[in-house]
Amino acid sequence: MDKKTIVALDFSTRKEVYEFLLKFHEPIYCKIGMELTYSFGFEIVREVKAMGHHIFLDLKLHDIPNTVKQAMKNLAKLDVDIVNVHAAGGSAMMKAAVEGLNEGAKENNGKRPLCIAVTQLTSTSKEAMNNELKIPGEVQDVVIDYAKLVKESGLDGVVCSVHEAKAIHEACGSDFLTVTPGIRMASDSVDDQKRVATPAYAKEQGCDYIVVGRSITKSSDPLATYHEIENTMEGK
Ligand SMILES: O=c1ccn([C@@H]2O[C@H](COP(=O)(O)O)[C@@H](O)[C@H]2O)c(=O)[nH]1
Repeated sequence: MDKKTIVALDFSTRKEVYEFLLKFHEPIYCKIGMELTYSFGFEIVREVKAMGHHIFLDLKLHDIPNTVKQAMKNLAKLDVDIVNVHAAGGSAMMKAAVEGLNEGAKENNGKRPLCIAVTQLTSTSKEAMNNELKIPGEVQDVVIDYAKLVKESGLDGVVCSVHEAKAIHEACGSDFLTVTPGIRMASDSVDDQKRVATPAYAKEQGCDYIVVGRSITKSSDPLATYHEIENTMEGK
């Protein structure tokens, strides 16, 4: 997919999803997360896929390796484009995730979704990471260490904030995907996010994809805001 903006479809009703997607006259990259999946099951994934859109299925798996492997085997059959896990599950869990995807893909069309891992949530501050999660150090150093583990475990990239993307590409290579939520226009409220940045800064830092939810979905003109952001990411 040549689009760089992944729109987070964090809606509570099917009606909102369809009213939103009908504004677009071309395929976009959508993120379907826990809110929609836990309400409507995988049916909503199949429906959005059938409309021609690309899908990042953001379920952030984090469990023992065997459970994650079997779950990924099933997710591989949905024909989505990206799935993810939490890097905090460790290398055995991440390797099991990829094994499950490969096995599921073999029973499907042979093509597995990309698998990426969340390093530290963009809603996590240094203070919370140090004092609540008991992970010492700077967020950037911890995220880079996690990214190296994710790469060694055979995954395709990470979810990180814009602020870590450049250093991750330097440490893990330019082919290693950086998918960055926590995107806000300069005038937007940051809401529950902590490590935020604008689309222009994400472009400057070389992020492969940005994930944008409320800045687009709650905009007075979602289509115009999407195009403004995507044009920035495409350097237009
Ligand atoms: O570290 C992470 C991982 C995932 N997300 C998800 O991205 C969107 C962001 O929505 P906004 O409205 O743009 O804040 C949301 O679906 C999160 O679950 C993240 O924000 N940070």
